[in-house]
Amino acid sequence: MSLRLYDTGTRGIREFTPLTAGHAGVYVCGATPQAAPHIGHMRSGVTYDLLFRWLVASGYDVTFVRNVTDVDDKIINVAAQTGTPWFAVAEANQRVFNKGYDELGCLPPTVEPRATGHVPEMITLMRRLIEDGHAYNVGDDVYFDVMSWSGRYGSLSHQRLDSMRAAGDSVGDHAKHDPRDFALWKGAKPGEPSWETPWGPGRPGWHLECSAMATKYLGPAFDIHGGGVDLIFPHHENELAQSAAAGDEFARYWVHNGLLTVNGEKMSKSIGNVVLLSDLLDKARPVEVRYYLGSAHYRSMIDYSDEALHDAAAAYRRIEAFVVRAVEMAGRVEPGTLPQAFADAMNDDLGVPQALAVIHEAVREGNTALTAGDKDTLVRVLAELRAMLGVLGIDPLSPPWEGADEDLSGVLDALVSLAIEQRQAARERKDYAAADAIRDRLTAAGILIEDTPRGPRWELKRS
Ligand SMILES: Nc1ncnc2c1ncn2[C@@H]1O[C@H](COP(=O)(O)OP(=O)(O)OP(=O)(O)O)[C@@H](O)[C@H]1O
Ligand SMILES: [Zn+2]
Repeated sequence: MSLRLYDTGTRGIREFTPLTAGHAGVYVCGATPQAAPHIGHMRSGVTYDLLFRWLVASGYDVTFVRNVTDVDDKIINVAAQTGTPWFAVAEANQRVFNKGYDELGCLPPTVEPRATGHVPEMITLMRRLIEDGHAYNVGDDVYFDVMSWSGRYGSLSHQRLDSMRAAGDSVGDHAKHDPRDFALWKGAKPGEPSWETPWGPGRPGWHLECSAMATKYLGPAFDIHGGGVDLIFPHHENELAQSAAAGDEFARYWVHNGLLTVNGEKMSKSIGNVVLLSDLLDKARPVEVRYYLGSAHYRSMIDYSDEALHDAAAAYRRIEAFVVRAVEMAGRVEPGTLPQAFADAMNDDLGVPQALAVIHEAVREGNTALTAGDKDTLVRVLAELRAMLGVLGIDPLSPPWEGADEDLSGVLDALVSLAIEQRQAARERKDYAAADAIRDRLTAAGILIEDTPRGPRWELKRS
């Protein structure tokens, strides 16, 4: 079986046939870095990392593009509230997003384009749309003309044009030809960032950015466009309308992840129900958080709960405990070939729950082999298991997890205590030169010794 994906555009499972054999181009709508990431954002990060890894494991040469919307109303509002430049807000939060993706073992995308770096491409796209009668400017604002595309507008979100709500753009709504028209470009306002265009200064609309960046890195037609289901309308509908109206085929498969919710409601900064990634990392190790966020099917909803996190962490630890014991008995075994049942599960619209069932079955078989001292079976199971865990980015013996928990503080304590005991012994035999030499060597290494009534104490000098 080869990969089949659920495509929002056709509302069905479709065989994945790439535009170019052996290559897959994927564009995912990434962060609007107005604040530190919550775990809903990280669910998106893990979901598309799983898709990326599975495409690579299936032999594709993958170009994976995940953008950053680094200029936006929300960022400008935070900047105004905090008295920080808008670009500093975006930069600081983007760093935290990337740290979060790294902490959860998400592979870096091939390219991570920022909207502000692609204004010329956006101007070109707007020019094409205006020339073809699909967009118009009113003063410094530029709008997409939905009625000029009325036959196809709504095809992605499966809505009829006459039942659609108006796009709620913040600027110049009164000037639009039709309430459903949406802003491609927003004319400059005092104090806001702006860029020059033939239609006057302003800043990009969110939808235009993604069309411009996707086609810049993947071409006018590309394989897969992803994002959360919250983006199907209006964001992706509008991306598709702009690009298709300009004559680009654009995405051939639309993949959408389900939301991470709290009591059934989307986890979102604007709703205020967020759990930050940093909060979760106080409760579980990064690999356990990754397991938690990635173990449900990507299209299902995950309603956040501490119990579910706890259960996921326990499930991962069962796998990890087996791997550790297997290596103790059989030695280190390199990843082998993937079991067919695992590949079939992943090919079936990234069926991670079924793929994990294959993994847990392998752990059961491996534990039986451990008990029986059956080394041959153990070696085979460990090799298959490592291959499967590697595809899901959770192999305890691979980076970034191998050695991640190593805490060297106990080793350090033992070594410093040994040196202190030798210093004490030197003092007792009145060899003060030797005692001072030990102390000086420790000081030079940044270890301070304090003689207290209860004996010497040590601490690291923080410079
Ligand atoms: N709660 C969530 N569950 C799953 N995916 C999410 C969630 N929130 C955002 N995403 C996805 O993360 C990516 C980046 O989202 P974006 O920065 O636009 O967040 P947002 O929807 O504005 O949320 P917030 O208002 O909390 O910042 C998008 O693909 C989006 O669909
Ligand atoms: Zn987008």
